[in-house]
This record gives sequence, structure tokens and C-alpha cells, in this order.
Amino acid sequence: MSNISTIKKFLSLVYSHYRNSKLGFAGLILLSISIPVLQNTHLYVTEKIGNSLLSEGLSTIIILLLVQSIVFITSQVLLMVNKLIENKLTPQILFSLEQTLINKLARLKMISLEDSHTYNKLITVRRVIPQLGMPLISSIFSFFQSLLMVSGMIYILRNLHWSIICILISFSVLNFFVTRMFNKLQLSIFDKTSETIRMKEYVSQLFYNRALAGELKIFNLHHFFSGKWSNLFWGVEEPNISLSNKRTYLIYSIQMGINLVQLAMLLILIITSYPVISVGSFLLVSQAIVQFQGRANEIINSFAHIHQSLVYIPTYFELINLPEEKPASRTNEFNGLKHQISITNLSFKYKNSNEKSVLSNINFSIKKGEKIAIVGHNGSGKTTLLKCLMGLYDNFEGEINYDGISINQLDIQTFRKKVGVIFQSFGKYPLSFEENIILSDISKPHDRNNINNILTECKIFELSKNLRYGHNTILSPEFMNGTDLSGGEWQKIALARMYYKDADVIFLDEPTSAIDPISENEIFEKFFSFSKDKTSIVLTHRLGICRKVDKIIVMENGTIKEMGDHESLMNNDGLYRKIYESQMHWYGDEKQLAPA
Ligand SMILES: Nc1ncnc2c1ncn2[C@@H]1O[C@H](COP(=O)(O)OP(=O)(O)OP(=O)(O)O)[C@@H](O)[C@H]1O
Repeated sequence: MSNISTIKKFLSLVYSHYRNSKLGFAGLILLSISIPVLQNTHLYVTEKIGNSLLSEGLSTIIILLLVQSIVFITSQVLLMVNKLIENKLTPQILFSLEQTLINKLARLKMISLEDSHTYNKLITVRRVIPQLGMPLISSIFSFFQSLLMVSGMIYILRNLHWSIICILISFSVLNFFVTRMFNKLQLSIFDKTSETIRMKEYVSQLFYNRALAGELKIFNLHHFFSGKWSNLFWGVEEPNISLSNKRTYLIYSIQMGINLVQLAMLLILIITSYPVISVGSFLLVSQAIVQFQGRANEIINSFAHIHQSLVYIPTYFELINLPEEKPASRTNEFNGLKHQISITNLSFKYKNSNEKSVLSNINFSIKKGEKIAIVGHNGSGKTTLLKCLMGLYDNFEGEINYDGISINQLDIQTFRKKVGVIFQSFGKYPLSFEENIILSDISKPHDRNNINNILTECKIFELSKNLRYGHNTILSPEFMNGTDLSGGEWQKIALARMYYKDADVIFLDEPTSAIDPISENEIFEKFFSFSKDKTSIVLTHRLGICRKVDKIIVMENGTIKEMGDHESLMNNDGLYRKIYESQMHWYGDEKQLAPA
């Protein structure tokens, strides 16, 4: 895409959010024409005043002074209006650019959200986004405004020798190339350090993370991480400092050169024109020479900013154009499972996992209302399988069909409305106790009785009553009057959150890992009565629940190692029996164990 069309595309994106601010944009265009005209007029009147000092009467001089004041005040008023419009549009445009990005993130495919390239681009864009909105538009206006002024000044300087204009212009051209070179160097530093910047931000967040505060103290990690942070900090800053120093030396040297040349020109002007030159002409030409360079620098700076933005705008568009998870083919509404979920020859690999399949050739089916447990050692692929079944990854091989329809063709909105989940690392939001529960379906009308019933089912009704502000207590001690819950209490909140949603297919990824075995038993009894007609898939390392499910899937290295109910797997004398035997004392089940 050419630079012009990139800018056009970006401006039309910005403008599409501001159809109502037509007046503001029209005002900016009008102002960018009238301000330089007035400023050149001011210069012209200054010349007239200078020329009148010796030759004209007092009244003419007073009139000219009045005209000069009016021109000056009007241009100040216009500059003020210009600034007021910019003040109004700056946050609005920033808001719309950020909002577009946030909304895009919500629609991105899970696979993009787990890709480091996406995050590198995000960090770049989030850093420069404040420069891409109104500052870019201002630079475009300022570029044309300064061009207009410089043209006016060239007219004023027309009587000087052409070489003077050429020298002035050549300094500006030199400035332009220097700025361009530094922009390029800055960008390459930015590209090279974006991963380090992200790591630095991640490490610095560790110091503010309440959940890690204890671990950092006990393992005495503060020193280790602050050393790491310090290396990362200087790893990012050192190349910038060295570049900034080079830039400063060069820019100031050029500026000093310019000042010397300006001085030389004025001397030449005086020596060659004395005593013919009038005071007015001398004032005009000397001001024009100085202002010419100032304006030429503004042209360079605005151009440099436009040029720099042109480097980042494509990254913004790359993010905006990342594939979304809602292709047109997803038209089949899902109103709940009627018959079964069938998984045929399912294989999956992560983009960054060295071509190694995390799931290989998985085959099984789940009938409506069945309760399934998926067990297996760490890293055997359980969570990945769950994410595929929930439709979070669509780049798998094989088939996942809900009632015969491929999951990749189900309408996402209706499908997600019917799916409930508790992830291993579920959200612990700094919101009130009640908000933490109703988050799973915020569109549902508020029903206090329903919420209380759910709290009773999840054994947290008493807890909610004992909190300082009851249901309104903020579950985060970092905030005023906030409090925290234990790991097990948080898991009960997550269960309550899942119950609150009227889901039809339920996925639980280790929902009770932090709950004591007795409460776990009670919770599962309740869960099975709650989910009587629902289809549930539970991932767990604690096999107590497996005695109550219809089917157990035992996974190893991304494949299904065993499948069946508790009795048949115990008779198998395989992996399942081995894991179960190691845990059965938790469930008082020693007596039930028959020799294989
Ligand atoms: N986003 C990812 N990118 C690359 N590899 C991943 C990603 N997520 C998981 N893996 C890898 O896939 C394999 C299976 O992980 P998964 O989380 O599915 O296992 P699991 O059986 O749920 O483990 P656990 O019982 O510890 O939760 C692991 O080797 C893991 O390192």
C-alpha cells in the first residue's frame, strides 16, 4: 500500500467515527488556511510600519499599528479556536482508536491471543497510539500551514539573491534527511526491543502482584527479579540513550550552523544595501529569514511525524485485520445439545510447539446428559482437548460435531450462550462478591432468591452473610474496604458463577483442586443433581468424582490411553487403576478395591 493510501485509509477510519464532528474538521481546515495568511499579513504590516516611521505622518502610523494589532489579535483568537477544537477531538479520536482495538481483541481467534507476535504488535501500537490520532491530523494541517507560510516568505524574500533562498532551503533539506534517518533508527530499536519491553513490563508487574507477594518474600526473589528488571530496563533504554545523544549532537550542530548563516545573511544584507535599505524592509527581511527557518523546521517536523506514523499505521491495520473467529459460514444456531457430541480423528498442535502434536487421533462421543471425566498426568493434553471442544481453537484436524454439525459452523453467540466453564485459572475480578457470580450472564434479570439458592448449593451463603458489606463486599484487598477469600472459597465462587449461567454443556477444568475432599464430595453430589439434564465434562487429577460419572477418558501424551466407566477401568489394571489406588485413601475406598 502506498503512503498516501495508508494515510487516506487511516484518516477515513478516524473520520468514520466522527461523522458528527464534520463542523470540527471543517473548522480545522479553514483555520489551517487563515492562520498562515494572517501571520504573513502581520509580517507585511510590520514592513509598512517600519517604512512609515520616517516618511509618514503620525495618523498613518497609528492606523497601521491598529491594523497590526487587529491582525495579531485575530490570529491569536484563531490559534485559540484551533487549540480548543484539538482539545475536544484529541481524546475522542484516541478513544475511538483504542476502542476499535479493544473490540477487535474480543473478536480475535484464541490462537492469535496466544501468539507472541500479536503481543509484540500490541505493545508497539499501544505505545504509539496517542501519537496516531489528533497529533497526526495536526501534523498534516501544520505541514500545509507551514508550506503556505513559507511560500509567503519566499515571496517576501524574492528580492534577495537566489543563493540565500537556496542556502535556507538546503538547511531544511539536510534537517529532513537527518530526521528521517533518526526515525528509521528509532524504529529498528523499537522492533529489536519490543520483546524486551514486554518482558520488562511483565517482570515489573510481579512486584505489584498481590498473589505473588508471599512467594517473592519466602523465596527471597525480590533481589533476583529486581536484578532481572534492571537488566531489562537498561537493555531497553541504553540504545535509546545512545540514539538520543547522537540526535542531540547533530540537531544542535545544524541549528548552530543555521544561526551562523542567518547572521551572515543579515550582515551581507546590511553591507550591500546600506544606506539605501529602509528600516521596514530590513525588519521584514530579517524577520522573514528567521521565521523562514522556523517554519521550514515545522514542515520537516510535521513531515517526520507523518512519516513516523506511516511506519506504525500498518501495524495498527495488521492487528485490526487479524482473522476473527466469526466467519460467514458459522450460521447454525445452537440451542442446546439434542443427541451427542462426536469427536473423530481429532489432532491438534500449537503453532509454537515444534510441530509436535499435543492431541493425536482422538475418538470418542458424549451423549446428551452424560457426565464425562477426563484424567491423566500433567501435560497429557486434557485442557487443550477441552479448549477444542469449547470451540476456542478451530485449527484442529479431524472433526468435532455437535448433533452432527461441525463446531466450526456453529453460530458463536448462541453456542457460547449454552456453554458453561470453569477454567483452571478462572477470573478473580476486583468486583463485588455478587458481581463475581453474575458475571457469567450479565444480561439475566437480577433475581436475589436464585442467587441465594446458588450460594447455598455452593456452600458460600454463610460466607456472603459474614462479609463486612455482604454481597457488595469487593473481593480484592487492594481496594478500599475490599477483602480476599481462600483458594477453596474462590473455587466455590467460580462454581456459583458457572451455576448462575443457564448452560447446557458444562466444562470444568479442575474445579475442586483447592477444596478439601469432604467438601469436594458434597459439592460434586450437588453438582450432579444440578446438572442432571446437562452434559458435563470434568477434567480432574482427583479421581474421587470418577466413581459417579458415566465415562472416564484417560489421556497420556495427547492420546486416549483408556476409556470406560470406573468399574471396567479398575478391572483393566492400567494407568487409571494406578492413579486411583494412589488416591483412594482420600475417599475411604480401600475396602471396595478388588484385585485386578
Ligand atoms: N498455548 C500453548 N502453546 C504451546 N504449547 C502449549 C500451549 N498450551 C499448552 N501447551 C503444551 O501442550 C501440552 C498439553 O498441555 P495441556 O494444558 O493441554 O495439558 P493438561 O493435561 O491439561 O495438563 P495439566 O494437567 O497440567 O493441566 C503441554 O505439553 C503444554 O506444554
